[in-house]
Amino acid sequence: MTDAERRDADGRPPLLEVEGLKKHFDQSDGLLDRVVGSSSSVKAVDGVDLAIREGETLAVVGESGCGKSTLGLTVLNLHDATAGSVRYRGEELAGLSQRAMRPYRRDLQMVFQDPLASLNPRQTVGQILTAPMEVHGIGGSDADRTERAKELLERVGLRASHLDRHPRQFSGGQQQRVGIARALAVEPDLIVADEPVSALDVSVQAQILDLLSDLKEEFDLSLLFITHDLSVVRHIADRVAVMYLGRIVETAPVEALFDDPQHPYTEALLSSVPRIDPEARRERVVLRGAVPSPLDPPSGCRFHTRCPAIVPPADWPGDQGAFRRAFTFRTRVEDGALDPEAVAAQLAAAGRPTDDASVASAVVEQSLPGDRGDLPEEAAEAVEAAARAVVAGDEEEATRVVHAAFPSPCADEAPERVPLGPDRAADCHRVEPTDGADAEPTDASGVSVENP
Ligand SMILES: Nc1ncnc2c1ncn2[C@@H]1O[C@H](COP(=O)(O)OP(=O)(O)OP(=O)(O)O)[C@@H](O)[C@H]1O
Repeated sequence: MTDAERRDADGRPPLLEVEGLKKHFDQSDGLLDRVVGSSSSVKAVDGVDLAIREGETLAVVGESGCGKSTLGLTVLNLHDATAGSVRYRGEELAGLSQRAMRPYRRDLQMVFQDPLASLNPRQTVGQILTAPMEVHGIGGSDADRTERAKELLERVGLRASHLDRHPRQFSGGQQQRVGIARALAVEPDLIVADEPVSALDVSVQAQILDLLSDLKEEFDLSLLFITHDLSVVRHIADRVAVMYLGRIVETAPVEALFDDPQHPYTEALLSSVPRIDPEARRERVVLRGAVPSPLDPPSGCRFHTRCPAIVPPADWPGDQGAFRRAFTFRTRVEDGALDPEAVAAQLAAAGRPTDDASVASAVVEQSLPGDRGDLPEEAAEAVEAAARAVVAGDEEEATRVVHAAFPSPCADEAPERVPLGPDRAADCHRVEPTDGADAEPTDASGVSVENP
């Protein structure tokens, strides 16, 4: 795609454009890694594409630990990117030194989850608001800046007389209002708000979200709104990017995402959002297992180890749930998570037989979710064969058996980004391009290039 194609109807590039962004944290403990020739790194952000238009709010949503904060900090060049590009008004920011970033700091501000931790407790609110103005040459005199600080306080719902107070003298919601006023003090174009309401009481959350929405309109701001909580997104976002283990798996306009989620991970997140309308209630999708480690993310689609909709082979004779259970067993075998010695010890302690066949059958009982009888016969036999191999100490054979019996494209190939119409895309083997989606192509970041 050419640069010209990315531009909106007025010929402007997106305000912010992120491509192939990676942030890996090196965890190598030196000597050991050199000896075994490995290097370990936490792949917190691992190839993210996204774009934010002028005046737009893009919410990035995902479970704790999926890399949202790291993404926000890397976009603002507060972490050095490991790879990829961050363009602000077409200018490359990734790789700039802190000195070279200075001219952009005024335009790109951040609001943090914990307002108190991000406000200097020794400064008065007046100092907190006027210091960044002074750094960026805003206001002709101290008196101008103080006047502006008073106006800002009133604009965020506090009083001008609060100027002499210290952060600790405010409630949590009021502290967040100060944090927002500080971000606004330098007249930014874009605010990255990282979980700005999750530390607040629910009633206060709504007030702060309303305030952010109003300010966005009034100051023509763009917002990158980071949250683990989809229920707050509907009130504030224009578009949503759903993040899982360092990658964006679905992007969509907010209503489309809530009405018709395409990625199984989005469906699972949405199913836990409370809905008032009983007709519209979704079946609760319970995601089993913890989020895998970003030190060693799963192959293929990163969500496949937990995905309820993991794609079975074409000749799979059972139902979807049975394949999910069989595949979980496969993952446990491949991860070396079956422990026949511990199982034998449990059997012995219970006074039960500990011959190999008994241990293998107890291993199956403990490691296969659901009942053996719920699986098609051939699959159940493969599970038993793998358990016997594990008990015989032949993990390689066990892995070969489960791999052959329970193959899935989701484990083998990373899904391509599938365009689904204006501003919509999902990365999932199950998702088919919708009719006409090709006529409304999205770029890698999920932004329609023809219908901005
Ligand atoms: N400075 C760091 N050094 C090493 N690992 C880090 C660092 N910062 C984050 N990580 C790791 O990167 C991964 C992503 O963390 P991040 O805080 O970005 O996720 P998150 O989605 O914002 O989660 P949360 O909402 O809990 O903060 C985690 O595994 C985390 O432990």
